[in-house]
Amino acid sequence: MKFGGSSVASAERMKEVADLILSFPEESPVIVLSAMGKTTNKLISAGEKAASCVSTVSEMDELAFVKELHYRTVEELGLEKTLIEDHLEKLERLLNGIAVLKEFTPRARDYLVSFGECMSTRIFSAYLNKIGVKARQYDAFDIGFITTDDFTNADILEATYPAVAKRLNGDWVRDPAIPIVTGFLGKGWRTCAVTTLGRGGSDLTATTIGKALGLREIQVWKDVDGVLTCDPNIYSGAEPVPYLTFDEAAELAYFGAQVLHPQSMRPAREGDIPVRVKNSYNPNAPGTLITKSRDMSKAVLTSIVLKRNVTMLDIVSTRMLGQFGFLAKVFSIFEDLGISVDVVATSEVSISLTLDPSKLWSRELIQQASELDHVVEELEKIAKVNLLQHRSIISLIGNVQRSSLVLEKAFRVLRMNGVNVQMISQGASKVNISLIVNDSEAERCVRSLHSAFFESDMSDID
Ligand SMILES: Nc1ncnc2c1ncn2[C@@H]1O[C@H](COP(=O)(O)OP(=O)(O)O)[C@@H](O)[C@H]1O
Ligand SMILES: N[C@@H](CC(=O)OP(=O)(O)O)C(=O)O
Repeated sequence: MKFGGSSVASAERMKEVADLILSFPEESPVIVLSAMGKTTNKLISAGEKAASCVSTVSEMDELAFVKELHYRTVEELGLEKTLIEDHLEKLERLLNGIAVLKEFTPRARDYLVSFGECMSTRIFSAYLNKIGVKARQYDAFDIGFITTDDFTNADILEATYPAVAKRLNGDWVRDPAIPIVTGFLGKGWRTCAVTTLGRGGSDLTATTIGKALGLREIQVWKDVDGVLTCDPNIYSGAEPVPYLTFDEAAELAYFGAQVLHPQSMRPAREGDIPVRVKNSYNPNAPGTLITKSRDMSKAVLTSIVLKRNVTMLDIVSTRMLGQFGFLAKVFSIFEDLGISVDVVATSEVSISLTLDPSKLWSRELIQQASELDHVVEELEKIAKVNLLQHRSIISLIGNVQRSSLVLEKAFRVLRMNGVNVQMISQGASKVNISLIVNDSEAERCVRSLHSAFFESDMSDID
């Protein structure tokens, strides 16, 4: 069971989560926790301020916030301050170190944010023990979560599964206690330093443990009634989606639905372990069940996802190379520069594609700009290139077997809104149609599409 930051944001919430866990007395769950509430954001902002010397560390609002939140929680749960005192002192020393160096590297950033999960799990584990439920805290980087050394966005390596299983099973056999594991964190295999799995990475920690231990079900507890038909921040009338396949959930997450980490479905799919997305604020709501397959006979559209601020490239061949050579050359340029491509559409002499913003975001702004210039420079040796920024990908996740129906209705809605789609791609995944529009019109499009697909009588398209 994974509980996100919103589920463990205060002492009150932690008590409710404890009650929730105890309401499944016949189960022996493994618990994965994120940092409390907004702790991760505050820590990142504290690190940035420290590096730019905006204020002295001891007077920083962010540090005061994190200290106050954790001390208050400890006190309200009737626990000892000493539980987190060392971590908070070390955290302040680390921020002072960043201020001295005037440098906030990705490696330092991962170490800094790890304090959030290290403290939330210690507090929660101590609370369970206090109320008589035997629990044991684990730092993921100490129990075999082995990752690449891509700080801020590390990938879990295969060796993690047997290592984690060995450690958790071994401890359970020797001395049974509910494991309380830090989400989001790992250990780089070369550097041995703390890494993080990308924002929202605790979902991936949970599914990794699920696969490692061959669990019956993985539950991720959030602050929404499951995966919704669209981002509730764009449209508050979004409805829960009761069933999804791993493929649908993976596309949805990859194309920007913040509710699930982009890579989190991979271990669940490999282990064929159902994932249930539930609301810790409303446990009676059925949530979303994600499994290998589901009845698609009635399915048309499942969810609409928006990924903003995407860069698009229009690349038109100057016919210096044959068609095979052209495609190969274009993609080898992206490979050489380590930039991944999201959506692609080709004609005989041109390629339109979008660049994966998550890969670019993990780099400095200045670096991003020069990288894009470099891409264009390389491509211009064989093609005419048009770089288009501030685009959005609207992904229509659903039954691509019925793509003509989906497209007919989608394009009718977009035409009525005066929107011209700049690129369209229907991949082999059979669950996703992607449309590229301007950032400025994207939210309006999502709302209109939502109303057409989910709020009107669907009979006219069946
Ligand atoms: N399609 C969607 N379905 C549900 N939630 C979504 C969707 N798209 C974006 N969200 C946002 O994702 C949030 C839940 O994810 P997250 O913040 O990672 O939760 P937690 O921190 O509890 O793990 C919701 O509060 C909602 O604002
Ligand atoms: N605390 C990390 C990891 C995480 O998964 O958080 P949440 O479950 O609150 O999205 C983050 O904010 O990115």
